[in-house]
Amino acid sequence: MYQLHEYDSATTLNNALATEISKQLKEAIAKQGKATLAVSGGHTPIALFNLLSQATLDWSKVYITLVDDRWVDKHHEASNERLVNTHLLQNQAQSAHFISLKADTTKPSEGLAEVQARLEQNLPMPIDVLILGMGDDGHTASLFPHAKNLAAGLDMHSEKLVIDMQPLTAPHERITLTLPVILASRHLYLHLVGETKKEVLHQATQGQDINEMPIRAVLQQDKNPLQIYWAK
Ligand SMILES: O=C(O)[C@H](O)[C@@H](O)[C@H](O)[C@H](O)COP(=O)(O)O
Repeated sequence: MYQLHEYDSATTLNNALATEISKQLKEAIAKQGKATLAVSGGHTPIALFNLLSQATLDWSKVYITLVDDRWVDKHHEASNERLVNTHLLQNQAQSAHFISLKADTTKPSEGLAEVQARLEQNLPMPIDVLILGMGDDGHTASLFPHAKNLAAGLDMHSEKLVIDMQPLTAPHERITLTLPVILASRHLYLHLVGETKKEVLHQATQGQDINEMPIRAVLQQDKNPLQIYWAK
């Protein structure tokens, strides 16, 4: 279940998406006194982060986490936490609370219990707004094609909030929110820029095999309408 919103430029898309997200965060704060936002890493969200960080809302009531992170040092150039620190937790959004998906262990599998406990204690659930990206191999979050732990990450009966993942198609071990956590979010977005992403999306909608393209798990489900924002 999904709806496709198409834009002529990334700038127009980012303005529309930032406006929509800040409206939903404000609504959540008005209703619940707080709001939760989960964001992806990679290149696509950088301009959106810069815009969102300037939105006028009570960021001290917003709890931000990542959909996934690479198991590298927080200062490593591949760290999604570093990306969020640099581009989102700035300007107005400086007062938001950030809940990290990293622990000080060599492998993500060794840090899962600590991260799970941290999320349970600090992250208001369900997540109000969750923004996914998509890789050219059809991964989303860090749910990677044919990865050993993919089935565990997709298990809708699992009570795990996070799971470790070793991609076969990308560098770095990862930690990722599981599919049940992603689909429990109140507003679910897929943020895509460029013709290649459009082709990958088309390919994903043409087949059924989730192991081959895990983004299909989000496209095929009927629990939560996915809003796809795409620009040329
Ligand atoms: O850490 C990550 O790799 C992401 O969270 C991942 O799921 C990302 O959204 C896609 O790989 C798209 O990345 P780009 O925006 O760089 O194409």
